[in-house]
Amino acid sequence: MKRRLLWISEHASPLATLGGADSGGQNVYVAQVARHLAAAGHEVDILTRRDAADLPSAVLSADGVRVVHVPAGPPEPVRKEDLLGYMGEFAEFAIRHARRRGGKYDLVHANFFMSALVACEIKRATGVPFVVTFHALGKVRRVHQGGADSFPQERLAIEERAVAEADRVIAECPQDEQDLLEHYRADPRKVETIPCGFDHSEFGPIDRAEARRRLGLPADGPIVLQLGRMVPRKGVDNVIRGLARLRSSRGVAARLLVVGGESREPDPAATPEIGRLLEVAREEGVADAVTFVGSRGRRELRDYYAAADVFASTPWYEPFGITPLEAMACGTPVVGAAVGGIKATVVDGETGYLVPPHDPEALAARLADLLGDPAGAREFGRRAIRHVNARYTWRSVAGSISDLYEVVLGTHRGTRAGAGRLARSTAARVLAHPG
Ligand SMILES: CC(=O)N[C@H]1[C@@H](O[C@@H]2[C@H](O)[C@H](OP(=O)(O)O)[C@@H](O)[C@H](O)[C@H]2O)O[C@H](CO)[C@@H](O)[C@@H]1O
Ligand SMILES: O=c1ccn([C@@H]2O[C@H](COP(=O)(O)OP(=O)(O)O)[C@@H](O)[C@H]2O)c(=O)[nH]1
Repeated sequence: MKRRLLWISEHASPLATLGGADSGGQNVYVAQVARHLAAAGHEVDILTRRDAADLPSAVLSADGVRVVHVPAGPPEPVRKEDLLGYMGEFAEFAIRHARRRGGKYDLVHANFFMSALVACEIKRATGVPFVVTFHALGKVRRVHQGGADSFPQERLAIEERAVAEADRVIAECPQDEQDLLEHYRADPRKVETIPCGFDHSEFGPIDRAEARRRLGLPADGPIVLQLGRMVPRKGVDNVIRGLARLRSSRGVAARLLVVGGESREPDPAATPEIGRLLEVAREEGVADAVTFVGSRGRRELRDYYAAADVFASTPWYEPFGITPLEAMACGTPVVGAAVGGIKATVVDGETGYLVPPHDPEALAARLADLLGDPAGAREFGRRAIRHVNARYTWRSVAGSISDLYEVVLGTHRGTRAGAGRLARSTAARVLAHPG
């Protein structure tokens, strides 16, 4: 059944440039799931904060998704840690918007805790039910970041309220589900595990030599890739330290490419994390072997993933982690930290290897295993392609989310459809692990 959906993503616009501190997987998730829901015939409007004065009040994307820029706070970039104070204004706009449109929305889908707060207020004012994907949980962030976490303390109470008032909560991997149950006392009947995905129009296997040629990279010699937001919790320093050990103790003359940052140029002034990482590379004696590329657009990423022999991702924690999927979709094996979604998506010993976070020695050992056995690594890559294609496309993710909406709307009308949990979706099933 075609539904009218109101999506909210206060800080992460589907139209933003990615790779900076506040623009990453959530932006991709919102853009891709909304796009596939629209392609399936649903009407999707997305509310996101107006962060530039020259943005139009609404944009209809080529995919048929409408993005509405909500005036809440100054029309300029504001760190997400400083946005909560503007959420009252955002919620008032959202409620007026929902009412103005003749109460036309069937369901709200909130992304991140501040949007969840807005969804709670919309539900209170209009009765429209909501589903929430948190993308990141405040209590988990606190455990890993301690004093460096500058979100207001109220975040935790807002998340607890949202977990209690939401009609369904989407966990992105078994670890995320466990965190919701243990730290937020979520009702297990309300939590559904649906992963993230990748899109065939963006990612797939291409010839490595071709990709290297297009990027101006040497045809020979091992390349390790790191790609993502440039923030300390992504553990890029650990990858640099792993590279140093790979080169010194194991004699593998690999290069590391680091893609991501606030701008296309790898500018430490715009992206302080790049400055810190440069210092780490110097201390480790590998400054000449590390290339900071800067952020890259969606159409350019396939070449980077395909040019690399191995993709490395060793964050401290990861609610899902889309980049390992993208790498595997391009046939590049992954060495990833055994945390969060990565430990569910990377099959240890088959599509890559899992290593402890904060452990450059373990990372170096696994990089050496893959780089020392090119034929074996190619087989890992082939298995990776099959693995992710069978389980993690945005199309199938959007299908599972759409099924979940029907359960909610069934519950809402008191029909049998919503009496229990969603029949285990393809997505949830596959997270239980590869066959
Ligand atoms: C580290 C993390 O939480 N990554 C998730 C998440 O991504 C971003 C996260 O929510 C950021 O918050 P934080 O600073 O606490 O890390 C937000 O600023 C970003 O907008 C999110 O993109 O969501 C991704 C998609 O669900 C997930 O794959 C990733 O693991
Ligand atoms: O220069 C960049 C760096 C990152 N990304 C994208 O940002 C997303 C990051 O998502 P992930 O879940 O890995 O991490 P998050 O940033 O959400 O913590 C992935 O789709 C990347 O391809 C991008 O498009 N360009």
